[in-house]
Amino acid sequence: MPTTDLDTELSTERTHLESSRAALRRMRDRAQALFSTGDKVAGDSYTAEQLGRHMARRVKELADDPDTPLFFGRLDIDEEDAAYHIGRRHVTDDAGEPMVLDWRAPLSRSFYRASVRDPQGISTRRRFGFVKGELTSFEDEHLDRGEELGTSSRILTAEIERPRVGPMRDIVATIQPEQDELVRADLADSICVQGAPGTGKTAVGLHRAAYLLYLHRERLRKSKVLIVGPNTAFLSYISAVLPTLGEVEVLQSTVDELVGRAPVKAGDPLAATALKHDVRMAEALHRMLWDRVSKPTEPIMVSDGSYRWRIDVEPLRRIVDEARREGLPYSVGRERVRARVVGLLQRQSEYRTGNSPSDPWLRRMSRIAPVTEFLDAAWPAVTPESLVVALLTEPELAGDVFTEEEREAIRWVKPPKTVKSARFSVADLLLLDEAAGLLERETSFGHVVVDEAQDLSPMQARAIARRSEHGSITLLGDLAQGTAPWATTDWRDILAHLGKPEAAVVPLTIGFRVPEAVVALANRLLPALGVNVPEAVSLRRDGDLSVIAVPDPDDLDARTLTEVTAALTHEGSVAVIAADTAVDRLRAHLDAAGLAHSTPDQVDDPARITVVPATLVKGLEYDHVIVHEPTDIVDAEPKGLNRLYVVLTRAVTRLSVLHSKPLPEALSLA
Ligand SMILES: Nc1ncnc2c1ncn2[C@@H]1O[C@H](COP(=O)(O)OP(=O)(O)OP(=O)(O)O)[C@@H](O)[C@H]1O
Repeated sequence: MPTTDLDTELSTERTHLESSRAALRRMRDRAQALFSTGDKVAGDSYTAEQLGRHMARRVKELADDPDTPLFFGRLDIDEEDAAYHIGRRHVTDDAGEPMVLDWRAPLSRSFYRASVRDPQGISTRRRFGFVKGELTSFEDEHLDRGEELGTSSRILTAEIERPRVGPMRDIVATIQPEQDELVRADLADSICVQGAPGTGKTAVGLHRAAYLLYLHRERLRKSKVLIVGPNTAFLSYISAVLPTLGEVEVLQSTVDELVGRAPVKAGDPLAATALKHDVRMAEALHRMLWDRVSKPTEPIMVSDGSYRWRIDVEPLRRIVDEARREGLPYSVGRERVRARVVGLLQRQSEYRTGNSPSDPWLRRMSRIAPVTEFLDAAWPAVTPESLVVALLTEPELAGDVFTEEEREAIRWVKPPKTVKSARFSVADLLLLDEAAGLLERETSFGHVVVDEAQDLSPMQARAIARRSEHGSITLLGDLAQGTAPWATTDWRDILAHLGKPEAAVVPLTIGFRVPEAVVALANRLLPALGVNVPEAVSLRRDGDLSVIAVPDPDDLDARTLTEVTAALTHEGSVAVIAADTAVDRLRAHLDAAGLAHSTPDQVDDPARITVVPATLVKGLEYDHVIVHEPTDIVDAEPKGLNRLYVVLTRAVTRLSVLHSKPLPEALSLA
C-alpha cells in the first residue's frame, strides 16, 4: 500500500464512502418497497401488521445521516489480506458482502481494544477525520510496527475539543478501551460505573444499551430496554444518541414519570418528602398490607341448587397459611386462595354427583357470595390507593416503624373523604408504586440504564428494582455529584436497594469534557463533599478559567451580561448558570439587551445562550459556562457544595466564575 500518496489513499476511501452510501440507499429502497407491499404478501391482518411494523422500523434504522460518514475507521488484517471499514451500521453490497461493519460486530471490537501489546491480528488501525459527513483526513497506527497513538490521537483530540452545540452526540468513533470494556459487558452483568464529571458515563450507558440491543435483538425487543435520567431536560439532551445509532425503540424516562400512576395534586413539607423516600416506607406498607390477612373463623356454606357444600374452618386456615408462605404478591395470593377454595367445592361436587363440573359452574362458584365474603374477611381486596391513603391517614397502623414525630410529619392534616378524592404528592407516587408492587408483580425490562444514580432515594431505587427484577442494570453516577437530600455516599447501599448487591463498581477516570484548569478548581471542593471518589484526570490541556470578583453586588448582573457578550465572540454554546431564584431576572436582562436565549430543554435549534437554573444542569455541558454568584448556589440547598461541584464541571472549553459575595470557603484559593 503506497503510504506516500496520501491524497490517492484518501480519494480511494472517499470512493468507498460514496459506494457504501449508495449501497445503504439501495438497502433502504428495498426495505421501503417491502414495506409498501407488506399488506399484499402477508396472509392475515395480524401478520400484515407485524410485518408492517417490522419494516417501518427497518426503514427508520436504515436512515443515513448526511452529517456523519458511514464509517469512521478501518482495520487491516494482513494475514487475511483483508480490510474492514467500521461504522455505525452494517452496509452490504448487492451480493450481501460487507462494505461497512457495524461497530458492535465481534470483529469491530479490535478497533477499540487492539494495542501493540495485544494486536489481536490487526496490522493497521485507521481513524478517519471528517467534516459534515465528508472524509477529510485519516490517521494510521501500524500496530505491527509498534506504533500506537492512544489518547494522543489527533482525531480523538479534535473530537473531544470540538465545540458543543445542540443535543449530545454518539462517541462510536472514539470509544476508549476502559469505556469499551463497560459497553461490551455481558447482558447478564449488572455494573455500577463511578466516574468523575465528563468521564463519559452517560455516553457509556447509551452505547451499552445500543450494544446489547444489537447482540440480543430478539430478546430485548420483547423485554425492552429502559433509560432512566434525572429530568426531562437531560432526557431531551440525550434523546438523539440512540436513534443515531439505529436504535429507535428504547424507552427513556425520569423516575417520576415511571411511577406516575396518579395525577400530582399536592405538595409535601420537606420533612415529609424525606421520610417518604426512606426505605422504612416500604416496610410500613408491607406490614399494613399483610396485617389485613386474618385467620378464617367461619366455615363457608354454599347452596348450589339441591346441594349444600361446606368447607370447615380448619381447611380454610390451611389454605390461607399456605398461600401466605408462598410469598406471592398480595393480589395474586388472594386469587390463589379463591382458586383453592373453589377447588375444594369442585371436589365435593365431583364426589357427590360423579361428574366434573363445567367451566361456567366453576366461574359461578368463584364469584358466589359466600366465597367472596370469606375472601373479603380473610384476604380482603386492596388497591394501591387505599393502602397509601390508610398509611397517610393512620400512620400508627404501621406499628413501631415510625416515631411519634415521624407519624405526625406524614399524617394528612385533612384526610380525604374517599380514596378517590385523595390528593397525592410527587413522593406519594413512589408509595403508590411500592404498594402496587406488593399487590402485583411489575413487568421487568431486559436491561435498565440509570444515569445520575447517586441521587436515587431508597424508594426510587426500589421502583427501579421492580422493573429490572429479571434483567440487568447499568448504574452510572458520581458520588461527588449527589445533590438530593438522600443522595448516597456508598454505592453498595443503592445496589442493595436495587436488588443487585453483587454488581461490580467500576471506575472511569479519564475526563473528556472539562479542561485541566477547570477540573483543578472543581477538585478543591472534593475534600468538603464527604465522599471517597478518585479525582478525574483530564485529557484536555486547552481551555480557560477566569474567576472575576465584582466589588459592587449591584454590578454583578451587568458584568455577567458583558461576559456573555464576550463569550459570543467564540464558537460554541454559552450557558449562564445561576441559583434558581436569579434565573428569571437574568433572563429579563438578556431580553432587555436583545440577546436571544433558550431554556435547557430546548435542544432542537436552541439559541447560543442558555440560562440554566443550577438545579437543572446535571448531566449537561456547554462550551462556555458563566457561573453567577457561587455562594448563592451553595446557600440554596443543604447539598449546595455538591451542586456547585456539578455546576463548575459543565464547561467544555471556558469557565468564568463571577462573584460579589466571598467565594465559598472550600473553593477559595489556598
Ligand atoms: N471516548 C470519547 N470520545 C469522545 N468524546 C467523548 C468520549 N467519552 C466521552 N466523551 C464526551 O465527553 C463529554 C462528557 O461525556 P458524558 O456526558 O458521557 O460524561 P459523564 O461522565 O456522564 O459526565 P457527568 O458526570 O458530568 O454527567 C461528552 O461530550 C461526550 O461526548
